[in-house]
Amino acid sequence: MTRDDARNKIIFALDVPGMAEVTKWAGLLSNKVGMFKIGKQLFTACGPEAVRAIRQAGGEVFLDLKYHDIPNTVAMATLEAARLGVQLCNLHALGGYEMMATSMETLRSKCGEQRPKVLAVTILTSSNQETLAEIGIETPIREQVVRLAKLAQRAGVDGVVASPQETSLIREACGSDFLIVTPGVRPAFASVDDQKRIMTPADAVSAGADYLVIGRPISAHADPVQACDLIVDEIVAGKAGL
Ligand SMILES: O=C(O)c1cc(=O)[nH]c(=O)n1[C@@H]1O[C@H](COP(=O)(O)O)[C@@H](O)[C@H]1O
Repeated sequence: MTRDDARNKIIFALDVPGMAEVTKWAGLLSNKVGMFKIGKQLFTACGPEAVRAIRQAGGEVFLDLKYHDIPNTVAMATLEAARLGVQLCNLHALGGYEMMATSMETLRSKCGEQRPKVLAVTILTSSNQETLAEIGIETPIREQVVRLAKLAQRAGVDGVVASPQETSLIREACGSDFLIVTPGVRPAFASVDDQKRIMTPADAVSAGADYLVIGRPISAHADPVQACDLIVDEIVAGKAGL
């Protein structure tokens, strides 16, 4: 794998409070990562302006608002995400088949090929068997994640967000064309924070991840540009060692 291929797999989680930080990080990392993820914090603070700023700086956007609502509401929200020109957006697989299928049918009929790829969030990487039991999910995590991935695929969704720990199982169950995006990625130099089901960048890519979502290991590093380079080193070395 080339360094460019490895860099393009990195989605930087732009978990920041305002436009000043958007400008700062877009300037610093545009040539160092493949995409910027705008999530609930930044979108709540700044809205579509943040998406437009990244796109104007030449960056691609993953709009991570994890929609989970009645089918019509999610379908209409997904359509608005498409109108913003984002490359990826997501919804919660736990919203169920009808919610996912309605959203995909709406996108396909209104946008044709000019639409974002949609990802279904399976089980958050901050969950483990114990925290799932608290909300009444007793199924083993791996089984539950594969079940949700297959449901999303049947509903026409393009891929999933899942822990790298489940990536190879999803690949096996859903095939090579199904996108797998993995947060919960922790390079050797970074702290675990609130993530529970983690892996290193090299192991996540080796397991079959298409993209790695990485936030604090880059943003909290003393030298974020160097952090990106170290992550690319890890991925390239990992692939070379296979
Ligand atoms: O959908 C996501 O991106 C997501 C799903 C998930 O299961 N776990 C998860 O951490 N995320 C997001 O991925 C990012 C991870 O950030 P760091 O833990 O700082 O690398 C955050 O912006 C989370 O919102």
